[in-house]
Amino acid sequence: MSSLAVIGTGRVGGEVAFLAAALGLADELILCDAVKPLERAQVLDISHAAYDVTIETDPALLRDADVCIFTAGRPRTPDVKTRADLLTVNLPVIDDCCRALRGFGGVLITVTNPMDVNNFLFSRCLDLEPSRCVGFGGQLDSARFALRLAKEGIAGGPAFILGEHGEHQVPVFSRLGTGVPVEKREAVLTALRGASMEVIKGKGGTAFGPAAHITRLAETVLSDRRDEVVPCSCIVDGEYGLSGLSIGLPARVGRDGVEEIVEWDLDEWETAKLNEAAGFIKKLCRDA
Ligand SMILES: NC(=O)c1ccc[n+]([C@@H]2O[C@H](COP(=O)([O-])OP(=O)(O)OC[C@H]3O[C@@H](n4cnc5c(N)ncnc54)[C@H](O)[C@@H]3O)[C@@H](O)[C@H]2O)c1
Ligand SMILES: O=C(O)C[C@H](O)C(=O)O
Repeated sequence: MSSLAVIGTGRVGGEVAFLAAALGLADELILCDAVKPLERAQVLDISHAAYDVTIETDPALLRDADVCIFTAGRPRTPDVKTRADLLTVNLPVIDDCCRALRGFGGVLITVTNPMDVNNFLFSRCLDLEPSRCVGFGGQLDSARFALRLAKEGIAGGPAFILGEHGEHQVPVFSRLGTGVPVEKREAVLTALRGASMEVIKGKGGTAFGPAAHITRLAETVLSDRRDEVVPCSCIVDGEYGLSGLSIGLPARVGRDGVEEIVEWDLDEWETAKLNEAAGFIKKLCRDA
């Protein structure tokens, strides 16, 4: 029997729970939210879809879940400029949920922003093996990158975003198989930095895009599919010359989390951006 937990069943978590039920990702869903009427409503609403899944809400069950998707905490509003600006407001939520997750031994997928920092903090406060902490955001950013490349008429692929899930994201141009000059790279990067804000302004927050990719990541973990290389936030121990943080890198993911961080030869522009991203995330971790 497989079980999938979602902590924080708001806009993103609720969508993930519904998709997980619809896709039959797990036999059991464990849904937890601090706002109990919302939690109850999400359970009822998904139950009414009559999918073949058991839905529980007992927090004591969290520690035994195979995968836990963490989507609790405040999202950005149009006045919050960067995801990093959510650090202070979401730290108490991480702290609170660490207590609820004490003894957890599955794979934790961190979504809550600032995601890279939160992923790292979870590993430390839960004493969870670093490889079991997988930060989500890279797949979503990469999908936005692919769309932007198509819009700019830049052919090639695959489109990958590494680095921070935030202002310090690192689009990988060197694997596109087509040369893209630095000025064009910077223009694409600027557009990518603003990609989600239009959604936030228009409908209050991103939901469908994240939920689709989060469920794909959870499915990759649960089915132990290590064949694909996915961009996700990994806790590094020397890879790419980095350590002591979680940062977006290409990885193979399976039932135990990050099975392998894949080392690519990045070009000079990308390496400089990745090192800047690492410095920025490390500073945020120090401030946490
Ligand atoms: N990494 C990504 O790619 C990505 C994508 C989308 C959203 N996000 C982030 O995900 C987070 C959630 O976004 P959202 O739009 O779903 O927000 P939301 O406000 O709709 O939902 C958050 C939920 O968390 C719950 N919550 C708060 N504190 C809690 C606690 N201590 N225990 C349990 N539940 C608690 C709230 O009651 C709420 O229902 C935000 O930080 C957002 O920035 C990240
Ligand atoms: O942009 C945000 O604040 C939400 C999320 O990180 C996203 O990329 O959709």
